[in-house]
Amino acid sequence: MIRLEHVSKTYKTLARPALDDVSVSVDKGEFVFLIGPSGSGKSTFLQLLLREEVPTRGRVIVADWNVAKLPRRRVPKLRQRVGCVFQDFRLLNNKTVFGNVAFALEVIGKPRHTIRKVVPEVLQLVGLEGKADRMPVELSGGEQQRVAIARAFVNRPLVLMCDEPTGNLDPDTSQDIMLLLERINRTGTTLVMATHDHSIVDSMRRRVVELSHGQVIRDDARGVYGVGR
Ligand SMILES: Nc1ncnc2c1ncn2[C@@H]1O[C@H](COP(=O)(O)OP(=O)(O)OP(=O)(O)O)[C@@H](O)[C@H]1O
Repeated sequence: MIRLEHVSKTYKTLARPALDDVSVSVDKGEFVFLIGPSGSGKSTFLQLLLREEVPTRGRVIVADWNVAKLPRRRVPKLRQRVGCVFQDFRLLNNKTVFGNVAFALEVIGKPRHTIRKVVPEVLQLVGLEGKADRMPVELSGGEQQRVAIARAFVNRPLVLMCDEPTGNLDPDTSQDIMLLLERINRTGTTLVMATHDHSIVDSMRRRVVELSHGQVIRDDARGVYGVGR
């Protein structure tokens, strides 16, 4: 589903590459934690999957797309198939919960009757039934993240990439969000999650890819956060 082949990414302002000869392959339906210290290249890795950045060297394959070679007009199609969730939720604060999720369908031209059917379904899936008419500011952090997950999932993406999705949440709320992400993963959605949260990684025992200075230094099938630390 995802393949990085000898990928390097250099930014002009950086002396060393943000990613340095990274090769990683993720199968359909896998759940992968991407860990490593601040600045190790996790966000850059995720940005390459979305074509927010292009590699300096190497190839990035998502589904059947060679992402860097994708013509600009096809990028929106890629982004329908790769959902994303961020630490800071990134909701539209002038729209209701329903409006935020519906927006992801409106921009790709889905008809109104489909939106009216699909949005309540996905709000129920994420545990926000009854909150459709709330504004984001009226929600807790955990609820806001559920809206963001609903918005990312409403198009049934092949891949859901999450950049520190629990970074602004307390431990109990983080656990609830992880249960939701597991549920989404069980529907067959491939999940890649960058995190600094030791306890989540240690409790879930999923695949762990560790980056350090832009290189993969560990890839464990059922890993924990720190080995020997
Ligand atoms: N657009 C950019 N321009 C220049 N340098 C960048 C850019 N984006 C990232 N970098 C640099 O690339 C390196 C890797 O950054 P990246 O954000 O991928 O790390 P990270 O592991 O996600 O860190 P964090 O955990 O703090 O989010 C860092 O040195 C960062 O300063």
